[in-house]
Amino acid sequence: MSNKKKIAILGASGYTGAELVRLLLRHPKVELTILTADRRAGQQMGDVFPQFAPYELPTLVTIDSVDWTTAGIDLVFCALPHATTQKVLQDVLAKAPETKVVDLSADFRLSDPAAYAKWYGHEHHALELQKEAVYGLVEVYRRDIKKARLVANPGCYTSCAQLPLVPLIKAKAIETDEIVIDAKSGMTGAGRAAKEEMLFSEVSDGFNAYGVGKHRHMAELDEQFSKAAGKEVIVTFTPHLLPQNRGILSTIYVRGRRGKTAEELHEILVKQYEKEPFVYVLPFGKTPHTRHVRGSNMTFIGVAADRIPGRAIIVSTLDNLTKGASGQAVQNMNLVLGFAETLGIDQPAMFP
Ligand SMILES: NC(=O)C1=CN([C@@H]2O[C@H](COP(=O)(O)OP(=O)(O)OC[C@H]3O[C@@H](n4cnc5c(N)ncnc54)[C@H](OP(=O)(O)O)[C@@H]3O)[C@@H](O)[C@H]2O)C=CC1
Ligand SMILES: CC(=O)N[C@@H](CCC(=O)OP(=O)(O)O)C(=O)O
Repeated sequence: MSNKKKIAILGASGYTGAELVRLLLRHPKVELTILTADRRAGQQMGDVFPQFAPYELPTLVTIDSVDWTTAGIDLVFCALPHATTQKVLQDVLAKAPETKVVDLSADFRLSDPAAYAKWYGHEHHALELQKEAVYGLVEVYRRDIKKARLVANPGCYTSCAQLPLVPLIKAKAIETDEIVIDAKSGMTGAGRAAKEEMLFSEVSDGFNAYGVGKHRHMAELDEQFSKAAGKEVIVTFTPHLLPQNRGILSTIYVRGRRGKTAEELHEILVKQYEKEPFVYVLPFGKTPHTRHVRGSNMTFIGVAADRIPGRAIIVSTLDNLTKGASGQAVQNMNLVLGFAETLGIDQPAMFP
């Protein structure tokens, strides 16, 4: 009998679900036991994504058709639209309470139910589960994640901004009321479901800002930055949609506190991340390209001086489907199941 851990992926026919399948096919300690879909239920992964046709994988089934009490699943990845996730997880965990969960949606990321209701437009349906959820930015919450039953995997934009900013805020090295995050994402960030504004003819050959002044990721940023600062922090954040598939790149403008120079901010980040496997800080003055991280679980961070004295410009990039979602989810799974943190996700980026 195999002693591999049994894994279910809810939403395997979506972009983040399929990225989980891609990564976990090479993971030596798990087996993909249940893959679910909604419209695609009954089909094979190879029907939905021909890349998977050569591999033996379970048929896509509906979530309701699974007997969660007897399925013996060790860990469930939930790659479903937000709000759907809350209802589904309540049911799955009632039937299989020993099962661990890594949820990729936004449903359990905000610990404040009032903030959730404000930004998502409805009351939270699973407040008890919300209370036990651990926020899954590994580089910040590693110790808590190891003990968690339910991990709330962070958002892609928010991971890209938090990895450079949280250490600087914790070190009180930057002014927290002057942070500007100018972020750009590839289109897979919006998921695979068809939407008119995502047609090639609408997106190609140009790009636009959206959610200006009101994107829901502001709530996640505010909560995490406020925790890091020990006081309320709100930031300027503007996302843009780029005509490319993968990748997020954030250009972040900060002012050093008490005369801290850009070089000193860079030094703080170098020290913070010298032992982290998935964050690389470039030499001072150099900045990364989305291609440096494509398909990998890496975040690349560059710091340069602004010509305005006292200000610095930070450029941070990750792949929204990997470190921004499924790679980070596998990193969380590795911690929750007691594996080496890098198992199955240590491949470098694709090139060119
Ligand atoms: N895309 C990204 O870069 C990131 C996404 N996320 C979050 O991850 C989650 C998944 O995103 P993504 O993979 O992009 O989304 P997709 O739209 O690509 O996939 C959604 C998946 O959920 C299934 N599904 C949809 N509705 C239901 C339902 N009512 N009941 C059961 N299953 C359903 C779909 O099945 P079917 O295909 O059969 O319809 C599909 O498998 C979302 O919460 C998203 O916000 C987080 C970080 C980054
Ligand atoms: C390009 C694009 O549309 N991106 C998505 C963010 C995707 C994401 O990962 O955010 P959640 O996990 O919180 O859904 C958006 O702006 O809503």
